[in-house]
Amino acid sequence: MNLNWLTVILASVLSYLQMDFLCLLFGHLFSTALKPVAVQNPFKNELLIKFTFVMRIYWKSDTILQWDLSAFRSLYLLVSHAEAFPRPPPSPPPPSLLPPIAQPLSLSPKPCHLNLSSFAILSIAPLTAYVAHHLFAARPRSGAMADQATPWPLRPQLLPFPSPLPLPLLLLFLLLAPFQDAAADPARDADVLLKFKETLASGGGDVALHNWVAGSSPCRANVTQWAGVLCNLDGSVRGLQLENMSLSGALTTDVLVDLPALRTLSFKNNSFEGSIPDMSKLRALRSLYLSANEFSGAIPDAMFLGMQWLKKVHLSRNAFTGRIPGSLVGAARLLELRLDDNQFEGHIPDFRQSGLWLVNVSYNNLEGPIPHRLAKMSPNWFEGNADLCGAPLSDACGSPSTKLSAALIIAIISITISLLLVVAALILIARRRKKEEEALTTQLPSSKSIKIEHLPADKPDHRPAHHGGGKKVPKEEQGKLIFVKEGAVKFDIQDLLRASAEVLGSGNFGSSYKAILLEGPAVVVKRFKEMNGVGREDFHEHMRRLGRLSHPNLLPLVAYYYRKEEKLLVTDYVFNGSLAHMLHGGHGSNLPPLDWPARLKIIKGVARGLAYLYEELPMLTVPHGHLKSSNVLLDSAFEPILSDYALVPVMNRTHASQIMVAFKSPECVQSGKPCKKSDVWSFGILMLEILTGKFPANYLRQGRVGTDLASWVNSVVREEWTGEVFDSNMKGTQGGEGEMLKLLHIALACSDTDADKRCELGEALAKIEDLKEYDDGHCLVVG
Ligand SMILES: Nc1ncnc2c1ncn2[C@@H]1O[C@H](COP(=O)(O)OP(=O)(O)OP(=O)(O)O)[C@@H](O)[C@H]1O
Repeated sequence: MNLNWLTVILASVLSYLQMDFLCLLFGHLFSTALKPVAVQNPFKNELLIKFTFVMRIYWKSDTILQWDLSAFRSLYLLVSHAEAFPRPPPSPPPPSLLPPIAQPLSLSPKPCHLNLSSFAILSIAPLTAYVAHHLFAARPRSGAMADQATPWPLRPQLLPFPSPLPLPLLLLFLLLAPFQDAAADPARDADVLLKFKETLASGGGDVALHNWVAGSSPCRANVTQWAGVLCNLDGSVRGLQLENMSLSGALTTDVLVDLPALRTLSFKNNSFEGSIPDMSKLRALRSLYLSANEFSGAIPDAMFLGMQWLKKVHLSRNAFTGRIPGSLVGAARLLELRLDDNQFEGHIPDFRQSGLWLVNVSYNNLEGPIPHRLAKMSPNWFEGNADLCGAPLSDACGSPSTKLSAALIIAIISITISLLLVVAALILIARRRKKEEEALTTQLPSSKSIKIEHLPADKPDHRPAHHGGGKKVPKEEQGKLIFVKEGAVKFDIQDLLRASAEVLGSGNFGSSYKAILLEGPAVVVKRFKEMNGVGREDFHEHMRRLGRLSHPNLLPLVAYYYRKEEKLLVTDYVFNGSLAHMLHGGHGSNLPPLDWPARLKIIKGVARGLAYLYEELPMLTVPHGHLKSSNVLLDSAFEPILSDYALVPVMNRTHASQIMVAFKSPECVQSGKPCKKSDVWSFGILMLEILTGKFPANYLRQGRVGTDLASWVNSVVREEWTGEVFDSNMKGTQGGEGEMLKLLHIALACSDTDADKRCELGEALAKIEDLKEYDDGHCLVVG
């Protein structure tokens, strides 16, 4: 009788009779003897589990199952073992290489193709037990007491009548089982491995795998013939263990798909680099070891999809990046996962495999909560990830709402701090600007006020109305110097502060100072404090209008600066200072006194400049408004240049009426307001000043007719003409006396107290233009 048959019968009988001890012994003997076979062939282990499950249903008794499983397990392993030898081994292996697991081979000295017959035998075991049960155990079941009286080891009460249902299941299972094992083919395996060796050739494979040669077999039964090859009992290649072989380069495992029995791949401790090889086709792989290499890059999320047999994945000490592949969650039999010392990031997938006992993800860049299933593992396996939280680590995870509110608080604090910083910066800028302005204005001496008679407060303002409507000053220009002269060299307030400054004098409006810019021309800055009665836009509009004026006898406005309380006007510096200085400077002036031709030239220039203002600013009652000798500057050629013109519209009304020359005209005394000829009057007085060399009291006092320059000249000329009326310092008069006298008469005509009788500017200009430096054939004797 075949051993298989004997085993089946014995196991069935023992199982049925509940002879626990014998059954245990029987099972134990077979289990121990065939354990290596079972270990090497996990599929058969799997089959065994199914088998016992069916048995469990069949017997419906845990107590029986315990012993019975041992028996049937042994039985099954025996059958499997016999099946593992499709043909005899080619030659006996060397005695020294024979592993102890070769021993059980003696249990089946003769190879047999068991397949159907073996499974037929196997199926007989439960069937035998079933029939036996049916025949013998049915009787005790008729009386419960009898069941209880049955002495040990016979305990039929534990053997309820089995349901017929498991039988078909069992048969089905047994029929399906044989198709699982593929036939071993060493020649094919050798071919595949040689192809694989070729892929490693450049990376040291030739040296390390030198005994992988064509014509030989990688396995002889379960004995390895080629370096690093793991073999099954049937001589098929079970795995590759190419560890510590100094292999390098990229690893490609595509060809290994043709090794049907391949279950293990280990390339630990080499120098493989690049991305992880595509393992997705090695569906039957149980163990994958790639630790301690130089693999890098992200692992595709679906890499392990369908690899349901995968039990061990070791990828430690590489440079893998990206997320932990989610397909590992689907590897239902996963036991060990080592990903430590990489650069994995993101969350740990929600591993739930019941057998998973090792998950080491230490020293990566992982974050978020550790899945509940891993909470009882060693905390060391999760250390080195700054943002991981939850058990087994001591850092508790905040709830999402807590995190949200924390993020919200951080955002609010950041925004508040940013706003505070912005506000602080704005305050600092404003303060700095104010300081600069203060610094600028303190560098300018305060204007010296000159007391003059006040106009009645109710006197109307005759300045032309300026309504807004001009284009608005852009915000960025506010608080800055605004340049109105075309082609002017640009600079800012800081440049002015840095420039070397010289006070030119203090006038009625404020002081003027000369600033020599570090890089640029010398400019004059005049400060006006009495210019705050006009709106910002009107002021800007007027300044823009002045900036558009251009005449050789006008001092162009270069730039201005607007502050509510104070304005700065910037003009070019005029080399020879003012006419007032030339006329009345006395010993302070290094220049010789102006001679007659120079004075005539100055008067002509002033007349032209004034006429230009009348033409360009017809809307102004007094286009100049403040014509006097200190506002007539002399350039290097002693050409007159008018300054401080057209400021009446932007001056404070009261101040203007007190200070400005046009407001000192006789008609202003009488009617309280200047007229179109008020500037002509100022011009007349200026001409008298130039001709006589006397400082007109008219500049100082208002309406004191009789004591002013015009009255004096008039009286002198009327009573007895004398040359004393002309400036005694004026040289070059010889031969020009007649022209001088003509000019004197023109001046008197312009300064007539009666505005109606007063000469028109155009008329005066025409007459003045006709004047020559020397008389035509006349020779006046100047006394
Ligand atoms: N652009 C300039 N170039 C050279 N000197 C100038 C310039 N502007 C003004 N000055 C001179 O600086 C001095 C002060 O002038 P400022 O205009 O401040 O006062 P003022 O003309 O004497 O009186 P007011 O304030 O009534 O006009 C004067 O001697 C004037 O001639």
